[in-house]
Amino acid sequence: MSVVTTGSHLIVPIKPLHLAKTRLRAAGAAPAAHAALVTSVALDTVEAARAARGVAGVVVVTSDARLAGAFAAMGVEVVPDTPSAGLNEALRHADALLRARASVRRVGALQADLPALRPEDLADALDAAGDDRSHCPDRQATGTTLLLAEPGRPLDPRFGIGSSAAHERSGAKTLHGPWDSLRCDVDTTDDLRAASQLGLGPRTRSHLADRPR
Ligand SMILES: Nc1nc2c(ncn2[C@@H]2O[C@H](COP(=O)(O)OP(=O)(O)OP(=O)(O)O)[C@@H](O)[C@H]2O)c(=O)[nH]1
Ligand SMILES: C=C(OP(=O)(O)O)C(=O)O
Repeated sequence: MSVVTTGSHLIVPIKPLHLAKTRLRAAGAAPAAHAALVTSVALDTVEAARAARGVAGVVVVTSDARLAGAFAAMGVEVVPDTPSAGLNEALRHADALLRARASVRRVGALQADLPALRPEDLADALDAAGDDRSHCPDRQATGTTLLLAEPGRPLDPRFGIGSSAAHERSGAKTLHGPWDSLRCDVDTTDDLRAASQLGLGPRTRSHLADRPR
């Protein structure tokens, strides 16, 4: 007999490292250094998410072999992307896979670029969501950092430009609260500065401290 968990299972999507976070790439940064930064940010995000009350599991969806290896070493399940699918298709694929499992009650999507994420902020947002379809806007209030389906329902992701408004139109309630670390996704160097002020996770902090100036 399988036991249905009470918490949410979160899907974290990540593009192949050589394509990821192009807006964050410092001018002249070596591809290896950029890949290491993106990896550190994603690992810090997932580690914080796994530690949050209300999170029953985290699954990464990616086609990148190096990322898959790094997450597997942390004991995180990795689902391979469907070929040339795009973000929302990758999420739908992982969502279908999770919802087919009897132990999964509720599915969500969490962005991979939240290096300041504090488990308490994510836990508080999950509490505020209750069982409603919900989303948390990013700090600019245009994008989405967290989307939660209703229990047993498809995720129906609408990520992309203006996704907060798109998620609201799809019936997702907007989560408002003092959870700055959950709202601080890092798309640009300004965002990374804002995340540094909140306090970075250990891998991102150490990566930036080691970077030659
Ligand atoms: N698995 C998977 N993840 C994706 C895909 N497209 C985007 N993502 C991830 O979804 C999140 C938001 O994606 P984007 O805003 O398109 O890209 P980004 O890497 O954050 O940044 P830019 O390159 O600057 O646009 C990031 O974590 C991406 O790595 C995809 O096709 N498959
Ligand atoms: C795709 C999204 O993320 P980003 O902030 O990386 O553009 C989004 O917020 O819908």
